[in-house]
Amino acid sequence: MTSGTASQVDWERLRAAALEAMGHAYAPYSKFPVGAAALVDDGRVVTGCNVENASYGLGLCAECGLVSALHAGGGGRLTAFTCVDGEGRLLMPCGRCRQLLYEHGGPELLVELPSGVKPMSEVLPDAFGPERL
Ligand SMILES: O=c1ccn([C@H]2C[C@H](O)[C@@H](CO)O2)c(=O)[nH]1
Ligand SMILES: [Zn+2]
Repeated sequence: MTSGTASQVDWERLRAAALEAMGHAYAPYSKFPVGAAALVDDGRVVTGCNVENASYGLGLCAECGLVSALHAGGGGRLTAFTCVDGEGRLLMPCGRCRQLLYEHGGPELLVELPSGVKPMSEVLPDAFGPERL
């Protein structure tokens, strides 16, 4: 399966996976648990949750775990992504995470934001990616 259109994605399933991952977050400092889920081009769903640290600046966003799960599970390209907060509300990935996601999904990765589904080319315009090296 290659990256399709937003309507071909089961966003509800993806949000449910993100919500489940959020339940595993370790966020005792911010008290802001986050869960992320993405569809891989082979049909897998990979997830991640934020993992904070007593050395606050070392906290890992949910997207970091998701990217690690992508590769630990065999790699592939991300085609659709969503993330939710502790109340199940859709969340904008932070700037660093947009860059992390761009590496593994490119400009066509579909990203679900509170404002709707957008391609990564709009979520991170004029991106610096591997094709620029
Ligand atoms: O895209 C994001 C934005 C924030 N967080 C986490 C980082 C921190 O643990 C908490 C509050 O910023 O939310 C994520 O996991 N992903
Ligand atoms: Zn982040």
